[in-house]
Amino acid sequence: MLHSSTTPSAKRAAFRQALAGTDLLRFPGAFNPLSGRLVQRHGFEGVYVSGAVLSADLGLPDVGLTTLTEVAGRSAQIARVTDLPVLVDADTGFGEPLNVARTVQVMEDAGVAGLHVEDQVNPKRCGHLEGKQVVDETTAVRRVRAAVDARRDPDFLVVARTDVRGVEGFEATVRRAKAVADAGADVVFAEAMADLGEFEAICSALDVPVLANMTEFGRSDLFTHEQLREAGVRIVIHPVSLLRLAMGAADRALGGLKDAGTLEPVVGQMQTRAELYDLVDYAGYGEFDSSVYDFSLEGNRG
Ligand SMILES: C[C@](O)(C(=O)O)[C@H](CC(=O)O)C(=O)O
Ligand SMILES: [Mg+2]
Repeated sequence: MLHSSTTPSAKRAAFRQALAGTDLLRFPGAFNPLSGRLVQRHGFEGVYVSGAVLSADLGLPDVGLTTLTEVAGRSAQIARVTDLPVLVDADTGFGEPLNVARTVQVMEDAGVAGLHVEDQVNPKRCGHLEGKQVVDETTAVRRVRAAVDARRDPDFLVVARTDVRGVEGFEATVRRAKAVADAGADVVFAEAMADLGEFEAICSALDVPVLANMTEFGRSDLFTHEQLREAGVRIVIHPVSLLRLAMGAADRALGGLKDAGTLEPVVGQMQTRAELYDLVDYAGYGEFDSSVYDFSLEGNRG
């Protein structure tokens, strides 16, 4: 109640331990703290905080407009209400390597378990769109080194994302991935792979775990968890999916409300009051309050 009962360092240690195993860790993206609780309720291994969602939530395109303070603030709100590790999209790290270092420490303070920093040129683009550009290897490596050297909790996970696939092709992606892994990245996020074969090839070419992005309407087909597991992928994110689902439902419902003047036909699709109260542990708050507000306690007697 009130917050997660698991400390940030315990979440990070658990994430590390899970990553040392062999199973696929599934991280759906939460578009707010409440949906983060839903992710936990359904038994996933972690919660992802997407830059695309965060900017969309503010009514902005995902082109590097959000600030470190905004991203860290939202991530902290989400991390606070879940016992799961939270992995955050830190875009290009919010500046030069020194800024990347500060980003890592601010994210540690926000209570998240790890972040990914990418090798795009600022202003960044969605990794599945045309027109993005990547920095050279030296710059990409510096970003990763800065992130790795800045962390105070050795369990804080540094994921290096490479966007090279959509710009220079697969062979160059493997070279970049090896370079950032050598620079100390714990995980490589291989963005916009063309097919399952490429996931398989990059997983076997690297000594570090690989993260796959199953974003809808993107470059990669939506492979199942089983397919990704077999390809050797160790973390999968579904970054924007819950927001797309919620916004799709909201959009259709508003259209219906405008036409019919009532939401009665879609009440069955809504989260009920009871389900919501259960998810926010309404009852637990009541019990807590009555336990501290107890006049029968010795010290409270006049
Ligand atoms: C993973 C991603 O970086 C995100 O911000 O969620 C995006 C997702 C998307 O735009 O669909 C990405 O660049 O892939
Ligand atoms: Mg992003």
